[in-house]
Formats: sequence, C-alpha cells, structure tokens
Amino acid sequence: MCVWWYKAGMDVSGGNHRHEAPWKRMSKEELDNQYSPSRWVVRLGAEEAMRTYSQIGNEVSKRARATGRSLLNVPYGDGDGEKLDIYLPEAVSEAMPFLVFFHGGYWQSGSKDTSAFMVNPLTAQGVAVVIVAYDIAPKGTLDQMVDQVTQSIVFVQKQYPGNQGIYLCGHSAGAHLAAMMLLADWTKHGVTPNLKGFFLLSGVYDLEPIMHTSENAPLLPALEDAQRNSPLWQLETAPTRPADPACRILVTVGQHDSPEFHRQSREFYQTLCQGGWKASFEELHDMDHFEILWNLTQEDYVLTQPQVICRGWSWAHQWDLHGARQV
Ligand SMILES: N[C@@H](CC(=O)c1ccccc1NC=O)C(=O)O
Repeated sequence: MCVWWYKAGMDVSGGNHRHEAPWKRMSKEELDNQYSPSRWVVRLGAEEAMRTYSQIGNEVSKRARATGRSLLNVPYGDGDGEKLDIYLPEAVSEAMPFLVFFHGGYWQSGSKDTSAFMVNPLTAQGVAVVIVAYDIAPKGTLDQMVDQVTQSIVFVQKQYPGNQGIYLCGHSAGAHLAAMMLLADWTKHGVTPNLKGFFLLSGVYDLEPIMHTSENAPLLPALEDAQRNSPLWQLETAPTRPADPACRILVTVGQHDSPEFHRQSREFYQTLCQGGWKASFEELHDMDHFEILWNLTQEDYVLTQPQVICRGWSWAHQWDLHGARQV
C-alpha cells in the first residue's frame, strides 16, 4: 500500500514528466543554489550550519564510542576505505535489528567517524547501528561508492545471518546511495540481505541536474554515468521488485529544503508507488537539511522510535501530530 501524506496547499498533481523537468529551465546559478542545501537553512547562516553539522557529528560520535559497545573500523572489503563501525545495544542477541547508515556530503565530504547521529537513541532501544565509510570523490567514483555500499550490506548480512531485519538509512548523498540498493543484484553476492526498510532523508535520486552544477560536475563526467547512478531514472526505465514484499520505504524531505530537493523526493516517492513498492512520503515540519540529522540524536524524536524505524513502521499514525493526513 502506498501512503501519501500531504499538507494543505501541497501540489499532489505532479507525475513524472521528465521532459518538463523544471531544472532544465534553470540557469547554472539557480541550479547551484537549488543543490546547495546549506543556503536554505533558516535559523543559521550557511557557513555556521556547516560548522554546526561537523561539531554535532563530532560530539555525538564521541559519545557513541564512549559507551564501549562498539566494533570500530571493521573491514567489509579489501580497500583501505572499506571499513564500518558497529554499535551494539546492551543486550546483544542473534536476532537484533540493524540500522545501517550512509552519511551525506555530496559524495565528496563526510566521514563515518563523525556520523554516529542516531546511535545512542537506537542502541538504547535494542537496535544495532552500523555506520559505513565509503571512498568519497575524488578517490572514489560513484560506481565504486555504490559497489562499496552494496558490499557493506552483504557483510552485515553474512556476519549476522540471524538478524531481525536490516534497515537502510541515508542522508542526502547517503540517501542516494541507500536508494541505489533498490536496484542491487544480490544474486552476484551469494546472499540476499534481510532488507526490511529504507529510510531516506533529504536525498537526491536523479543525478542529471547535478551534472550542471559547478560543485558536482566532476563527479559525473557523462550523462550515462548520471543515469546509471540515478535510482529515479533506473526505476522508471527498468522497475525492480522487493525481495521481501513487506519491505517499506520512507522518503522524507525537510520543509526548508530547496524546491528541487522537494521535487526529487516527491517524484521518487511517486515512482516507487507506481512500481508497486510500499512507500510513504513525509515532509518534515519546520526542518532544514541538517536539522533532520540533529533530531535523530534525540531519543524522544518520532523518527528514532524503534517502532518507527524497525518495527513495521506503525510510525505513520504518529504523523497526525504534525498536521498531516492520510488520503
Ligand atoms: N556544499 C554543500 C554541502 C552539502 O551538500 C552537504 C554537507 C554535509 C552533509 C550533506 C550535504 N549534502 C548532501 O550530501 C552545501 O552547500 O550545502
């Protein structure tokens, strides 16, 4: 079942009219603006928002490591950068649920070492959290990053075959990498991970507009690179099906994210619905691109409740609190 949450005044009419994509009419300057999330924060200046992002990431990661219940820099592949951190709950069991997180930073910055945002609230509630490093550009190409993320999930499944579910979460560029896992061919890896949910925070799902921005152009040398790595494009042209039909996908975007980020999330959600995936969409009230992550450090935030993240997503009903309604 697809759940469409909307607020009064929100445009629910849009289809996937790619030929009419609004970004095609934008100047380079406007595209740069639309794809620079820090320029859209409302309570801080752009630079201050980025500084705060690093500072909070640093602090929460130190706090997460201070509990001593972590396995750090575990290799999931042969490459130097192919490492992940596993944060365990107090009561470790065979059948723990796992949340695997992919950090953002436009595929060019960020680190697992400063991205343990949701670790303490979730481990306190019995969920094991894995924070994955991947080779950001210029060391890594997008194809390599996608491959590394795939390998990291295979590693978790092989290491913890009795897991109660693997839930993927990604922020921004990390949401893109998580979304690419909807297209993964697990048969090549000899194991099908027990994927139960995708939790996509302010992501980018169509990389073509990014090719035309100054900051990101070097990432995507050709249109084929952008298309091959665009889950939106791929799902529209070659739809896939979940291995587990109960697998859920939550697509979220911050209210203060740019119009292009809103469009990307909405279109991705619609494409998922059309493809028969169990998807939900939520615009996070009064949130900017970075505050979404800061809220994930809080144990009492709606999205860090295990029943939201790891138990059948009964969370949806809680959104009534934010004035959203189901249609
Ligand atoms: N240069 C970007 C930085 C950025 O996009 C970003 C930074 C930290 C975490 C996520 C980000 N965006 C997506 O991956 C900006 O101006 O917002």
